[in-house]
Amino acid sequence: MEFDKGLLIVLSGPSGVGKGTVCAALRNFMPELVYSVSATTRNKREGEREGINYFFKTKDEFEQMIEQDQLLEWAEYVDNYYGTPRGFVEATIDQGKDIILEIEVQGALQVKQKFPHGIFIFLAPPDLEELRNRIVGRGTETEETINNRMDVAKEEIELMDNYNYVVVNDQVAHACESIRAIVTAEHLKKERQIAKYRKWLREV
Ligand SMILES: Nc1nc2c(ncn2[C@@H]2O[C@H](COP(=O)(O)OP(=O)(O)O)[C@@H](O)[C@H]2O)c(=O)[nH]1
Ligand SMILES: Nc1ncnc2c1ncn2[C@@H]1O[C@H](COP(=O)(O)OP(=O)(O)O)[C@@H](O)[C@H]1O
Repeated sequence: MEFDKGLLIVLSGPSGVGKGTVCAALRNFMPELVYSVSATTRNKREGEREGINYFFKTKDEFEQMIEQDQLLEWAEYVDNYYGTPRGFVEATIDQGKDIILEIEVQGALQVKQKFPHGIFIFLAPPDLEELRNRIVGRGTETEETINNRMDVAKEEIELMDNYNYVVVNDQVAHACESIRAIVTAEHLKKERQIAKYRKWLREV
């Protein structure tokens, strides 16, 4: 634990659980957090902006970023690459600011290897039926890919033990409140550790 650094918070969970939705709501709910912007090779959707939603890259550019070790983690997801630019994350926490990454499960496990003291939050569906409803409701998938997503989701839910916290996304506002409570609790924990360490320094 490095006392003067910010917290690195990872929000992850199965596809369709509502990571993107909760993270978008958190931007208003917790404007004090810094939001990591990922690089991706997927096409820009209508309304998305370079450097705001994603850094849009070609496959070659992305592979160059991997080779040059510019990514803290990366994963291939539905035939596209997604990754977290390392420099921005490191600079933010070095400045003592808290940063949040909204990423899928394979990437979260890579971050855990590199930052074991990060705060890992697993966003869970209220139940599997509701997860299926959300994936279907989003209307972006065929019946076959929905079944694939559900199989992958079941495997991902098994990986919940790697996380510090599980937040059930029943309602977006509840999930945001839980995440804020987690961040507040982690700050208090850190302050108590700092106070204890300072006291110990005075006594030795
Ligand atoms: N590993 C990893 N996953 C990411 C990153 N950025 C976004 N993702 C995940 O990629 C998946 C697809 O994101 P996106 O294409 O925006 O679609 P949508 O969130 O499903 O609408 C989501 O599960 C995101 O959490 C990243 O930098 N690294
Ligand atoms: N708490 C919630 N209650 C009901 N629907 C939700 C909730 N959170 C997200 N959704 C819906 O579920 C679908 C998947 O959400 P999305 O944010 O795209 O998931 P992810 O980023 O995890 O793949 C979207 O249609 C979204 O509107």
